[in-house]
Amino acid sequence: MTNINPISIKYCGFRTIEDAKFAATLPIQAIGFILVPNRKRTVSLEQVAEILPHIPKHIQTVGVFQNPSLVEVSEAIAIGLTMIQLHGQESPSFCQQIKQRWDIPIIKVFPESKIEEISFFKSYIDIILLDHAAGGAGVPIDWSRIPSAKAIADQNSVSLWIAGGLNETNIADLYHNYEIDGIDLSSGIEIDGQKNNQKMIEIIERMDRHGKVRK
Ligand SMILES: O=C(O)c1ccccc1NCC(=O)[C@H](O)[C@H](O)COP(=O)(O)O
Repeated sequence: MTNINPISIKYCGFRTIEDAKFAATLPIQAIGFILVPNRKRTVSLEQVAEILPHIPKHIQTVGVFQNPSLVEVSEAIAIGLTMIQLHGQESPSFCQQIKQRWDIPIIKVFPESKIEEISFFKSYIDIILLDHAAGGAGVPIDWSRIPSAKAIADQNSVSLWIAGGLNETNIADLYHNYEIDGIDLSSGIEIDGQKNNQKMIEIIERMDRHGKVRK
């Protein structure tokens, strides 16, 4: 086993109070909301504002954007989201502006083909998320790029989380074979496009068997 540490878990793409409340009963570190327009999991700020009072403070609430304006980011922070995920072609200077204005944790997404760009962002981001540019497609990334990404993450003192098609059948392979700090799932905790409580539990149970759940 490469990684002996517990792993942070983000469950993403919530649309209902009921699903988010259930997820928040589990030992996860973050819950994500898709604020990218016209996607199947897109929610409005009004919907997120109704969900947030049901999420305990120890769980980070993440607004997921693709190439947002600073105004959109400020509106998300104003309703109480505690973390910003940038899932587009945002520049280092854009991340810097968010950090300087709000000092909020930032997850920056990098497709495997862009990991060499990570060092330009190092002072402005907190978590590197290796994922597909599109996001939420349920398709695994090329895991062979994870060791290079981890080396760059370590050099820059940021965490490395992995997304893309993770589910109860492949997460053990991931954390047994690669050193990572967190995982992010959406399709893998759904059945027929709906969040599924049993799937959310199954991921935690499998990880717990290997001492991987952060408690
Ligand atoms: O989930 C979406 O629909 C989505 C749309 C646009 C940008 C990002 C999106 N998701 C971001 C996430 O953090 C997902 O959890 C991550 O991509 C993993 O998704 P999946 O492969 O379905 O597990």
